[in-house]
Amino acid sequence: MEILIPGLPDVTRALLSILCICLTLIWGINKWNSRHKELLASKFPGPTALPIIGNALTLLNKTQYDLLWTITGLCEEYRSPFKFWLGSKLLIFITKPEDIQIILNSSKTLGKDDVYKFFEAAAGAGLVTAPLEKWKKTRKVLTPSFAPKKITRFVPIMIERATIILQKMQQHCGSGVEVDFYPYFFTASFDTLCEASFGVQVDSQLGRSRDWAQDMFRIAPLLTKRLFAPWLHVDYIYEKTNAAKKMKKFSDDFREFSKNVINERRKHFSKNCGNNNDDMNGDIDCPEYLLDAIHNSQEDSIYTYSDTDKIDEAITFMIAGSETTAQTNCFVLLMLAIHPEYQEKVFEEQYTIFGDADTPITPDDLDKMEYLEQVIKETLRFFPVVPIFARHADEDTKLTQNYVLPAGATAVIFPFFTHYDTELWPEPNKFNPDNFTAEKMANRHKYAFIPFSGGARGCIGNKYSMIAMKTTLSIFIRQFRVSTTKNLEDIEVYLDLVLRCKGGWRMKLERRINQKS
Ligand code: HEM
Repeated sequence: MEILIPGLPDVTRALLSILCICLTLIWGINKWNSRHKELLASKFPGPTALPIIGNALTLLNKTQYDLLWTITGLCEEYRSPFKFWLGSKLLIFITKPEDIQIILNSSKTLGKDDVYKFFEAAAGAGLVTAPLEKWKKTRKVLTPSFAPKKITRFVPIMIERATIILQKMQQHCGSGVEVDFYPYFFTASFDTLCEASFGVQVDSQLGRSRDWAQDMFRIAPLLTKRLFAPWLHVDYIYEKTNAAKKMKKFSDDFREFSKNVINERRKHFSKNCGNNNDDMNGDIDCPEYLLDAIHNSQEDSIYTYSDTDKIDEAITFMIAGSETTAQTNCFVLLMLAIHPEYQEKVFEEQYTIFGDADTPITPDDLDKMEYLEQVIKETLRFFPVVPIFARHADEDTKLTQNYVLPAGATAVIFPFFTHYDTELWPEPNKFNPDNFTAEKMANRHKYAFIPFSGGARGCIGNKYSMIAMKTTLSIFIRQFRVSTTKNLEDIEVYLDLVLRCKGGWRMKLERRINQKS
């Protein structure tokens, strides 16, 4: 192979020829190594792929507003399961519940995809991104702390934080101005999670520590861009970008913050509880916080965590738990503002439980909030705040209809499409909490509704977040009525790692004059 460009010096020509030969060789070896994957992939429908770049052009220069709809369009056109080549990376999109169930429950697809390594740059190798062996041990260590019985111990913290939201938002009551609820709900959710995880009050709600919401809004678009741009998957190229520098700054700052929080917990723990593990089981002065199992693991002969591991896990939980819960709360209120009839029904339920009394919420009360739970679930169907996630196939995995997900492929699950599939939901574009009556749920495929993913690697915080959301919303709705000038069709969402609402979650606020008004 010789490069024939007139005027080029011989040495340059020779070097270019060698480069071309090397690239052709690498391409040939890759092609040979992935022949099995390509053969199985050829059975799937999907857009025609170009050599080397595959279908990457479909996503090129798409804004965050376009991405969701481009992927939705592909799902509509090719129907699940279908293939999409992002450069040499094979993505198989899976939106049918039967196949989602297989993927989320198979030990062959328990691992996270390579792209999750990008999150490590921000959050470290915590539970969301951890390699399989580390994930298995951490999940085992942490799962007992997330049992509903243990979580209800944190309801008083949730009540306290929700009460601060009321105090802070009181200033907007009756102003007739639509305000963005997100900053109030994010800081509450973040502070609650820090206290429930470590027993440490960071008080970002009261302006006593940094409000991380802005930082998270800044780094999420950088990560989203990297995910869908195959050339930025190459570390060498990515590390030269400004995005990489911003990510590093965020990560360094958040690590420092987490280190201080962990040190606070350590001080408190050794001062009040000594190092006796028995103290951690139920002693009133020394309660067991969500992440204590990791921090106490030093004493355990099987499981040990370095300081770096502990910081990674702290960041992971704060990021995975605070935005998701806060955004869902805001989406719920937005839906109630748009549908006053549902808002009154939620209020009626609260009134039936509490009357005019201002008694603290008990676990029994939470169980009685069935309609509120239906509204939260319908909101999560409409706005799954984690709208897309992926698994890596370690081995060939049989799907329905004789398709086989090839080893090395990425299974992409896209709740944002599944939750609107007309084959599963009779009127998907109508917001209807009755989609989640016990009867309707029993008659629907369990994996038609997957806001928390599912199987062994599903969200560890799902019970925590449901209890936190019910507590916060119960307190809020009993005091305030929300409204908006927007209709459902005006709400625009976009992909920013999580699902965001264009322009924020803006609503008007009115105080209920007395409880039953
Ligand atoms: C409305 C609230 C929430 C939603 C919709 C949600 C959704 C999800 C989803 C879809 C996943 C799977 C992600 C993937 O496979 O890439 C996940 C995983 C995870 N979530 Fe949540 N989450 C919520 C709240 C929380 C909370 C409050 C916490 C912490 C207290 C939390 C901690 C985690 C962790 C640690 C994982 C990784 C689990 C593992 O790999 O074993 N999440 N979440």
